[in-house]
Amino acid sequence: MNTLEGRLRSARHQGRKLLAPYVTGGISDDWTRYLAAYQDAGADAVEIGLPFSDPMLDGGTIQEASDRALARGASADRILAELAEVDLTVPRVVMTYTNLVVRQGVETFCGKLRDAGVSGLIVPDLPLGESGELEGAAAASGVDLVLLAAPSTSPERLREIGERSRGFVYAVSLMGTTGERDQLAESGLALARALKAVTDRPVLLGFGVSRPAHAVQACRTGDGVVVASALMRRVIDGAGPAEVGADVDAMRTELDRSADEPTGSP
Ligand SMILES: O=P(O)(O)OC[C@@H](O)[C@@H](O)c1c[nH]c2ccccc12
Repeated sequence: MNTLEGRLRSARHQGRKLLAPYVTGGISDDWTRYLAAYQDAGADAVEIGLPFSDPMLDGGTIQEASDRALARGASADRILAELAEVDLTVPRVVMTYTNLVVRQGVETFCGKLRDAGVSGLIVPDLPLGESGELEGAAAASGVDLVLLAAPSTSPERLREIGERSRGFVYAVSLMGTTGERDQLAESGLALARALKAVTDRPVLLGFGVSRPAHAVQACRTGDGVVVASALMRRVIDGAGPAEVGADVDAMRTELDRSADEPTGSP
């Protein structure tokens, strides 16, 4: 299976902890080189943010990254066109807000994703009750629409999200915005555990996974992590693909090491 979900399931089956690093599309002329660096560092999927002017779920770092990309003239179409030219073997997952998707019409948008080699889509501000049309259009284009769950999501909703999500289930670790944190939120670990109890789909934890130790901790209950702000902070501060790739490599190394440890306590 060459779908996002097929790829993630097979990596998980091989005992890998899943690592999905993020870059804001269009943040620099050479932004696609960050994707290549992430792949070389052992990413299982790469996440590409389409910058939006009102990213209400994002904290300061991703907002700044979006603003910078928009100021450089980045647009969804341009980013997808650039993405289509990139040679990558890892799955590409696009993350953006509802407005950008519906502005184009969901079918047109999903067709563009497919043409750019994208196999997953995350639209965090789309309410579950309104996602039916996009679920259909994404499926028709061979794109897995990833649904999100948060610590406030009811048990019945968690089950529904587990059933309807494709690719993986995105476990939002805390009630708040994206951004680096000193510690991984307990609420996220509890959420990942609750999701694992109701779905067999890969569960990836995001929001505040900022250091290798956080990733290891998250993967004790979930299947993997999404990491964005910690990497984008480095990009904004001027770190190039090789340097940011080294940060991803450090996470990969710790995750692999932890996966080799015997499970269960003595
Ligand atoms: O930045 P963090 O705390 O590492 O969390 C990932 C998150 O930023 C990324 O998946 C993302 C970027 N923009 C979003 C908007 C909503 C939900 C998630 C996102």
